[in-house]
Amino acid sequence: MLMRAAARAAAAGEPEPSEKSPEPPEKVADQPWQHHRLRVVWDASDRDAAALARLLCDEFGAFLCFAELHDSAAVAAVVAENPEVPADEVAREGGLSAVLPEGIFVNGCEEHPQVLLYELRYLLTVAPPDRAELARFEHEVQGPLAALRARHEAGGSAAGRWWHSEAAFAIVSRSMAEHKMCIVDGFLDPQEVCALRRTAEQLHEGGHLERGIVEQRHADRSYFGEESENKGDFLNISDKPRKWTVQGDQRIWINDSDGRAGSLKILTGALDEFLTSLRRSGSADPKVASRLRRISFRENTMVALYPGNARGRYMKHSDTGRRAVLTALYYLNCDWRPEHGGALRLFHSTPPTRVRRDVAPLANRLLLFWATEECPHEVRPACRDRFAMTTWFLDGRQHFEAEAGGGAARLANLLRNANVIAGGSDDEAFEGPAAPSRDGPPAPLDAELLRKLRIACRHQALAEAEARSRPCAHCGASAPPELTAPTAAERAAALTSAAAAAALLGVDLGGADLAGAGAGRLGGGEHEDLWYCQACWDARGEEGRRRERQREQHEELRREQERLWRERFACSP
Ligand SMILES: O=C(O)CCC(=O)C(=O)O
Ligand SMILES: [Fe+2]
Repeated sequence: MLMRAAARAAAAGEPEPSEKSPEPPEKVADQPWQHHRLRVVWDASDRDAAALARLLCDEFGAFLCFAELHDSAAVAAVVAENPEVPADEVAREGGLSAVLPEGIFVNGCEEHPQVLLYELRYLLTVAPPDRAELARFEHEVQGPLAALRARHEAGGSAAGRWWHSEAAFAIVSRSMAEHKMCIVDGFLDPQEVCALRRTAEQLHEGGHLERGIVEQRHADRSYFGEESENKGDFLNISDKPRKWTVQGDQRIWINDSDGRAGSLKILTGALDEFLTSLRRSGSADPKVASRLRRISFRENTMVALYPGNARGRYMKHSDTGRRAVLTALYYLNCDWRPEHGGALRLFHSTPPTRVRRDVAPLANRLLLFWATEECPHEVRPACRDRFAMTTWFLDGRQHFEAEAGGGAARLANLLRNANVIAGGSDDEAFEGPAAPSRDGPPAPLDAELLRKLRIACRHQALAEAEARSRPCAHCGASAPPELTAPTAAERAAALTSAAAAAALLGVDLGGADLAGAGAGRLGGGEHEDLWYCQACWDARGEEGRRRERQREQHEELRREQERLWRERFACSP
């Protein structure tokens, strides 16, 4: 029956829907994508392709325009509309392919429909940002920051950064508290932006950038299935131009002392100054300042390019898994206009389909957001080369806890690849006397690692002491006297020395008690500045396990939905 329907539909160029195509849903009625439908090229003589076409027409017809493979005029129109998409990839015998409005193609859908379904479900479910929230951000954050910058510039004061003021830190921290993100436009001086852009271009021209998807690829199960199986090449490992991929950037991780890093120190220096001053500022929101005090390290900077001709996007994700507190993005794209695309789209965490805002990657714009589940985000396809420099600010405690289990080698590796975040005065305050070493004076590299470790651990000790000086966040009990501020700091400092010495001597740290386990614990993520007594921590652990079970159930449900989809598709007559 379907074959007859397909044959009839082929004549009309469109698969015959089992019912009338749905109208565009109300909630996306004001979205631009309503006017830019995805093009689907399908072969009506192929059973699988025809069955999928009918299902797509039934469920997502409002977003789609169909061109049947044998309707040469319709196919020619799709090809003419997308001259940079390889025609032979889209118009294939026995297949069904789609071209997104941005000129990215998805093919082999008859066998692997997941990517196309992801895109269609995205259109169906993603809700635009809340206008009142956008206006509030403009009124309370962007407007006042612009006014501070203008006043600084009008004053002709060359000394210091315009944002280095209590007023600016109050605005930024309030934004981090209320909006979970902040935008600081005009972060550096105009000539500094040019120098940094040049650095990024030179890294690209020198062939130092690697495809993110290759560099980052691991065997985990992703939304689309096992990455190692890469069904339908959703990673675009084959590197076909304009083919859909999970992640379309090219990048390098680079230390600012690397000979190829050019002017990078301008950015890292300004970021360190910004962060250390913000978290010390008396005007900053206390919870935000306290979360920021957990930062011990800055990862090497990631310089990334999303090539315009590839139109690669980076699908929705959160920057969890790096044990980072904060993501800081600095953009380098002059004369960027809305039609160039490439926005960093921030989502709310609940509901996760609601867009928080789209942030254009404008030159000299600093974007900050929490590197936790609070801030899911994606990079929209760009049609011009889009450069950015990303810095992740790492939570020292989380890293020490994780690295301690892996022994000295991992700890040393962490210390080698991360930069300690401390202002000049912090450095002096935190260094203190050298840790004992049984093997005589440490080698020069080890001395540097030891210095980093000592500063970072002292930072942690102080942050923990601060958290423990408050009552348990759950039951309100006070921390036991032996864990109140001075004792905790001293105890952590002693552990620091032991851990540093162990690392230098190559001794496995085993379960080294860097975080004071057994005496209550500090929270994580948005609860980073909170302390929980042991009883509440254990109960919270149960809560965490419950959430983990729930997450697993959701994942199972998703797999089941996918299975049903395939079954329905495969079982069609
Ligand atoms: O370039 C951007 O705007 C964001 C990139 C990103 O989300 C990432 O690399 O994790
Ligand atoms: Fe990200």
